[in-house]
Amino acid sequence: RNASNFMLLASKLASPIIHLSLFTCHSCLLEDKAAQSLLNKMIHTSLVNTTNQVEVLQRDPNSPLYSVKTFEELRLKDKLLKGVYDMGFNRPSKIQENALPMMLAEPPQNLIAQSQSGTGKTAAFVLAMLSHVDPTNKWTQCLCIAPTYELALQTGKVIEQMGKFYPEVKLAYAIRGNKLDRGAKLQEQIVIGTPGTVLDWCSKLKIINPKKISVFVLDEADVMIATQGHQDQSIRIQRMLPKECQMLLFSATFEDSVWKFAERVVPDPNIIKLKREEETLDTIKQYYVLCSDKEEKFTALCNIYGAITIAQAMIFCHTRRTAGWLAAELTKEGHVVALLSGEMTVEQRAAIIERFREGKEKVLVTTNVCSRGIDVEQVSVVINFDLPMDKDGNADNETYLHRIGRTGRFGKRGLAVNMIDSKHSMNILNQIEEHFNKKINKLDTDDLDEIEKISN
Ligand SMILES: Nc1ncnc2c1ncn2[C@@H]1O[C@H](COP(=O)(O)OP(=O)(O)OP(=O)(O)O)[C@@H](O)[C@H]1O
Repeated sequence: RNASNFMLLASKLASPIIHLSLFTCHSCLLEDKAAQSLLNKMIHTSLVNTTNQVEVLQRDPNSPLYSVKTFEELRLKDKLLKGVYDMGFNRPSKIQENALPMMLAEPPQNLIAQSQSGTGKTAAFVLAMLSHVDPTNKWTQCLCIAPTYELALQTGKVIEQMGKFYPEVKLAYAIRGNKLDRGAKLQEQIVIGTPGTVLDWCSKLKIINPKKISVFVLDEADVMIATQGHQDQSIRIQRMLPKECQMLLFSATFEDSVWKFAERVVPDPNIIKLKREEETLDTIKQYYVLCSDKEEKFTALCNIYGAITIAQAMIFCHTRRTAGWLAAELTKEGHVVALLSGEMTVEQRAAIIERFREGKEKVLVTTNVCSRGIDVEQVSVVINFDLPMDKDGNADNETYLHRIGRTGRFGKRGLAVNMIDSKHSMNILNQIEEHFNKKINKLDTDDLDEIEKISN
């Protein structure tokens, strides 16, 4: 079987709408994390910039620290450099400045790298894999594992795109549905896949010889470890690889569990970390409105819309049902509304967020579960139609901050309005005030003059 068969199969597998309507499933952590991750990937069509500095911990602290400011400095093959520029990259991202020289060094160095979604990790390791392969050798040399089928396809696309001018290098997808015969020898130099299938191909079916692997990439480690099975499979794959194989691990977050796992699969690592920018409430004006029920909340919302000009607003509801109801009511009032709803697929969600970002809709109504982890920075008005709370009914401060907070760089002034319709929600509001040590003022939405004032 040749590579084009694999490509064909992969694109066939990819064509039906990706079914990951997972945000409703609170118990399946992996799927929730994987869906978030996929959404972020689809939404980040350009680099997420941060002003934070990269932290680098070298295995050998005495060796000089290399960093590059241009892709030329990396002495990449012309075909690869062409691919990089063709993707519109002008210069390495912050994380790439340090990660690329480390990954391309001779002898190869192991690396653990952590930075938030959209900072250029995928592009970095794809470039490293493409640089390392020898296309004259017709066997698998680079192995990359991702936590889900969809994430594997997404990374595969980046490999195909970056390797566009380097057609001698072939790629195979080790994902469910891609059935191969036992003992068939894979000729593709790069394999991207999920842990179960990759493990099968290496051990049971023996179509990849793990001893010939020189680069092993473990992507989205934080998502990977959310399933015990994946963690074990990844470790089993890693154990089959030769000692001198370069091991690379990437993660968007770095809690203890990720770190422990990383240390097990990446011996003697260099470590690169890029801190996420902190959000603050300093530039946000916060108010609350007292109402008796959801109809009154809706009236208050309409009054606010009547009094001030709102470029774009995000409105958060607690349940999918309220979100649906509110979107319908707003539409009746003539607003152009986008609704993110729990039963949508990840692709549908990504398309809606994308349209909203482009300004095609002015109001986005969503539940928190739907929009968790997604940044829509340009929104100046956030309405908490329902306040964020955890499963015990206490204030969810972290979510509150994420909804309305701004990073220093996007320090634009914003407005947040919290709708209160019960003792319980007032209680949550008080907890939030206390937590952030910031007073939230009352707003009388029947008084148009007062509303007008808040927009100044
Ligand atoms: N050096 C660069 N210059 C310009 N754009 C870049 C550069 N590196 C990556 N990008 C683009 O920025 C976006 C995010 O990059 P990438 O997917 O590699 O980030 P990531 O950290 O792996 O995030 P995720 O885990 O969400 O995929 C992509 O659209 C990618 O094409």
